Amino acid sequence: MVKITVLGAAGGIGQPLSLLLRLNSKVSELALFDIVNAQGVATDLSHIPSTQKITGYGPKSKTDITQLQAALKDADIVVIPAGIPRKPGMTRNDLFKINASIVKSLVHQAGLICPNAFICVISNPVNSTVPIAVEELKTLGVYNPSKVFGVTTLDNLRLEEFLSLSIKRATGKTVTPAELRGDVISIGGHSGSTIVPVLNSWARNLSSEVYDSLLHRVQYGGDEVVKAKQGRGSATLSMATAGYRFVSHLIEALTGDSVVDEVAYVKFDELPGQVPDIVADNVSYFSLPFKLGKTGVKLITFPHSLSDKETGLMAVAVNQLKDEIARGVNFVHPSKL
Ligand SMILES: NC(=O)c1ccc[n+]([C@@H]2O[C@H](COP(=O)([O-])OP(=O)(O)OC[C@H]3O[C@@H](n4cnc5c(N)ncnc54)[C@H](O)[C@@H]3O)[C@@H](O)[C@H]2O)c1
Ligand SMILES: O=C(O)C[C@H](O)C(=O)O
Repeated sequence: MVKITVLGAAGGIGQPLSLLLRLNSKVSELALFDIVNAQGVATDLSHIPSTQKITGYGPKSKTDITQLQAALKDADIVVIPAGIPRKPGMTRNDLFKINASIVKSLVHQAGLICPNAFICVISNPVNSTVPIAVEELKTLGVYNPSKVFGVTTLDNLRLEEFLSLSIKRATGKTVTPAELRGDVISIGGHSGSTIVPVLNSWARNLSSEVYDSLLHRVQYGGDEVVKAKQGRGSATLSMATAGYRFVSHLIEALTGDSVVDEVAYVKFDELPGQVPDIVADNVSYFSLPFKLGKTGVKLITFPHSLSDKETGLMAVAVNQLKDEIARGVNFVHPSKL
């Protein structure tokens, strides 16, 4: 049985994600923390029949950390959707100023209170907030490369859905997103041109025009939602679905004997498995597919069949990621600037 702590649980992602976790019978305890209204959300969810223990926590004053620490006690998995979302016209990097401190302080407490927990960072900009989480855990001496993830599952959901639509448009054939799942993956980072969809043999079905519009939609799917919500936030329901897909696989890996396939943004240089030189020579973080077991990432399983176009996209991604990773690392170690 598993204890999960959601930090930022009263937000647009936090609430539906907590609902989905409330419905998972393998979660024995769900602790919800937010600076506002986590107790209200927990009370609401507690009326859904379950054997699960559910608790809500919020700070009693601006400097109170006891409630956060209580929420984190004995957590096996910590999920972090805390922080501000984008408004139209903003990039994810514009969120750094506020979200960097939020992620650093939350991960600091997680490192102190539940150092063996899996840490799943949703807060943007993921390309930089994950390096912040890693560096913070390193300063505490509790960093485990197999257990820290940037959640990029939404890029994979988008790829599966939009590719299914593109194949229909190009060929008239129906291939469901479920059939594409696992066969196509999104690697790289989680923003614009750092997102690299890997289409495997499905690319053959698409004209260059259809491919280009698919690529744009996967890379800029987040902007599409931000624009459509007209200043009322970014993707929340699709993100909660994506976050739940990732976290439920972690739960499966933790509670069963099976090894699960997943994709996330990880610091790969201390993990088993190989990545191409163009990635390994330039960055140490990348969203990659891997085998997941009880102790976290067991093996990176980089796809062998990248097209020339995808290899080119990877070079672009790596270049942009370099700066975004450095920004996260420098935030925790300003003296290295
Ligand atoms: N990784 C992804 O694919 C992905 C997808 C969508 C959104 N996001 C990001 O997720 C984050 C949250 O998005 P949202 O739509 O849920 O935003 P939101 O504003 O609706 O919710 C964020 C919640 O975090 C809480 N919060 C703020 N500071 C906190 C702190 N120090 N401790 C605990 N809680 C705190 C807020 O009170 C709020 O309830 C944003 O940064 C957004 O960009 C990431
Ligand atoms: O676009 C955003 O700001 C939110 C999220 O990263 C997304 O991809 O939808």
